[in-house]
Amino acid sequence: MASTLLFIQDQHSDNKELLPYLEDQAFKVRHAASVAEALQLIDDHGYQPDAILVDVDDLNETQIQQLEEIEDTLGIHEWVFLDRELAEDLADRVDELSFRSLRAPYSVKRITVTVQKAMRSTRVRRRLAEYSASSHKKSSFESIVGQSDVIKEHRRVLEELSQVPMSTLMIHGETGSGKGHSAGILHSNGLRQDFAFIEMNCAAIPQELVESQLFGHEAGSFTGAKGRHRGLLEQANNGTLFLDEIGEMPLEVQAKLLKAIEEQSFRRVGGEHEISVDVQIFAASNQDLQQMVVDGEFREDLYHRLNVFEIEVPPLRDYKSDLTELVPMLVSEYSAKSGKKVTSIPDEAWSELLAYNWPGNVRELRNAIERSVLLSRDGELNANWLNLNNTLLEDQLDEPEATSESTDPELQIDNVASLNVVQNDVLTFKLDGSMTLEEMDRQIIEKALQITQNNITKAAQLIGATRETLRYRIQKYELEVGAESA
Ligand SMILES: Nc1ncnc2c1ncn2[C@@H]1O[C@H](COP(=O)(O)OP(=O)(O)OP(=O)(O)O)[C@@H](O)[C@H]1O
Repeated sequence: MASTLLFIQDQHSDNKELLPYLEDQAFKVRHAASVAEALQLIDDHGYQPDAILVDVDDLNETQIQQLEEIEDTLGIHEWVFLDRELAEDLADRVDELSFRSLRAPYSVKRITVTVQKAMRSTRVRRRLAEYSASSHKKSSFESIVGQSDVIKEHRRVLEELSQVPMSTLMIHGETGSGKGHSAGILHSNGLRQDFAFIEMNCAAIPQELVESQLFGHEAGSFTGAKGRHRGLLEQANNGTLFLDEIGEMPLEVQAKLLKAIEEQSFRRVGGEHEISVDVQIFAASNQDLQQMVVDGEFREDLYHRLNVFEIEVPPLRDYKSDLTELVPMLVSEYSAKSGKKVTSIPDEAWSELLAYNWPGNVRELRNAIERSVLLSRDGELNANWLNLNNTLLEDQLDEPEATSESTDPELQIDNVASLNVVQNDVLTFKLDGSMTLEEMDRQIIEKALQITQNNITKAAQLIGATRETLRYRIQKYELEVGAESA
């Protein structure tokens, strides 16, 4: 992406050779013949330069106010002024804005070098802002850890796509599988990495506000629209807009989005001017958009437009062997955050982690590890707080086709078979003092054995205990386990 320079030069300037010289450089120049024209370009047409060069004689109060307005609207970019004599208070305000002020006599070469430095400074400041806004997201390809074929292939596809100048990309995948994470990696390593990465979750915004969030609005264009607002499409200019949960976008906004993608321009809500943008759109959904198209809930034309490139983020259950890398990484991350210094992961934790089917994918894993690290003692991950069996029972009832793939064959568990039994066979206790804790314990173990047809490994996983603990309690409660016990 070429950097862009807004060059404000009025007719009184003596440096007429400057514009053609700048236009020959390796950046895009837009000329404004007055400060008012520059303000209009930015306010009405959403123009977002990386640097602004000002060559205007005798800046007056109104012009300086307009420059300050531009600064408020744009946020991150740098100014270069060709210095003129100004009254002290006005000079102070120009100093506040300046990245550099250059004094006469000017050399075109020096001006160009300064402009290039200003652009570089803008790029760096943008990156830092992006990094601190999402510092939890590491955005290198290596942040997708793992050596399984599934994960290697996913990394390879991302690396390949990051170098393709695509205008749209559809990211499919289950909830929490890392669609946002993959989108961030693609942007941060892609051709638009020096520009903004803006995220919009269509499900998190009230339906009636989706349009104005996306396209912006003019003051008073609808009840509650107080001032003028630059939409996310405009804010993402030259960069990437990531539309998460796009299946939740209202149909009429879908139509306007399609038009904006095709024409690379749009109008703010209540606006009269067309605003040109050059934005790469990533869209993600964990819904079946194809089915939504059939049901008339998603526009077919937009679906095809977004699907020019598509990727599928794999579910965690397809690369469970990589838990051996993912878990230590997350444990050390949360140890560092909490100051807990967890240095070992007990076998019983591994048994649970590997046997589980992970319907909530990496997000669920993160949450389980965070909980267990925070409640760990003596430097050991607290396996009791993984709480996987309980969530497994609730979450996986809807997933009859799910398969389990453990690296340790002994730990494999046929979750689905056992779940169907649990669904019809819920265990409830009345907490009225009529049962002792020991009696409840005995009944839980009996139930787990019944569900797993006396398979001790599977029963131990269901109750989050080790096989040794379970065997000890079976003896203690004098429970009968048949020939099938493991
Ligand atoms: N490979 C990975 N390594 C480490 N953390 C990851 C990885 N993939 C995803 N995560 C983390 O898991 C969590 C969920 O990821 P993300 O938000 O990208 O999922 P998603 O598929 O976009 O979720 P949703 O369907 O809810 O939009 C985030 O905290 C993210 O940082």
